Amino acid sequence: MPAVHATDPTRSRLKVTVTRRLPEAVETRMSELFDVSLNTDDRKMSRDELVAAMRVSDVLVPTITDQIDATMLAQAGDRLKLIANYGAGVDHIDVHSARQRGILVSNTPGVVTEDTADVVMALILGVTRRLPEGMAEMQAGRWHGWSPTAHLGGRLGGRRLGILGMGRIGQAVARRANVFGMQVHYHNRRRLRPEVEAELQATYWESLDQMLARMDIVSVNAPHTPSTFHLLNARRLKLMKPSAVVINTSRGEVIDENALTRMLRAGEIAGAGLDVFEHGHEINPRLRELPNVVLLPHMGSATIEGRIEMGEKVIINIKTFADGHRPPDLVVPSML
Ligand SMILES: O=CC(=O)O
Repeated sequence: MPAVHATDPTRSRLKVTVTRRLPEAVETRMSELFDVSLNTDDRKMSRDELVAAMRVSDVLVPTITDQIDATMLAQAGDRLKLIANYGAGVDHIDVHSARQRGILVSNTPGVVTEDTADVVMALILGVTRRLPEGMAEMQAGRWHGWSPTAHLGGRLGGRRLGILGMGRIGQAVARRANVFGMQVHYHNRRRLRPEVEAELQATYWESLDQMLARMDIVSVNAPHTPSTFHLLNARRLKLMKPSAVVINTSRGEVIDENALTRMLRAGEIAGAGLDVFEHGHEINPRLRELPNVVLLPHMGSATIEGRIEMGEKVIINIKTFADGHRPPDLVVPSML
């Protein structure tokens, strides 16, 4: 672990560059504490602008929309000491290269858990109860009254939910699914402790393939790392029942989006609820044409409360670092 860098005594306040607009309360507090450079027009910074910002900052506060790779870190000079990411996922940052250069990386876990799990349930309900179809009908003025045979979806109670990645968010999804009367199953690198498994009423599957073949709904809650890239590839998606539904609120790269799209079009998978996409906001256009797919613009953690708490976490990470200690949410490569 590289030596933690305390505030340079020759500089009174840390120079902190924030790459996107953050909630006003967060920006105000940061301005009180640090010599902060804000991105008031919220324009996404180019690669060159990010490198230039890193060269003149002690701390960079990026978001998922900023790719920070090894080449950029090599060009960043030696002033930058901390990348305090505003967000839980850090797959847009080359954490290994940062570490090799003695640059710490922190994130904002925990505060996005409940909000993201809420959106998992919203997507499950949206797909299985066909809510967007109903809403579109209302908005278009096409509803002509109640009918016993219209708008029929499937009942959630009793359905088998397979959670892929049983970290904080996966566990929050499990709690909600229990309340909805679903049967909770999970696959994870490590099995949960027996008491946690019992509390979540969750059945562990060591084999992901075997779990996939038996689930009615699969929710992806594993982070994107080299070992989870395309974890749901064409071969694994084919193991799923044609009546099954896939939900993803984690990172698009965990699913082979083209394979999923092909299978949804062919009716080999019944539906999908997606908040994240393999190529950021460039979505496979064919996904948009499908009635059995609910798409959201990466809203999993988008609550006012959550965004403020994310900012508070960033501030605590920077302040703790400035005081000469490890940021509480330090990300080390072995965690990935
Ligand atoms: O996707 C959101 C996050 O990583 O916090």
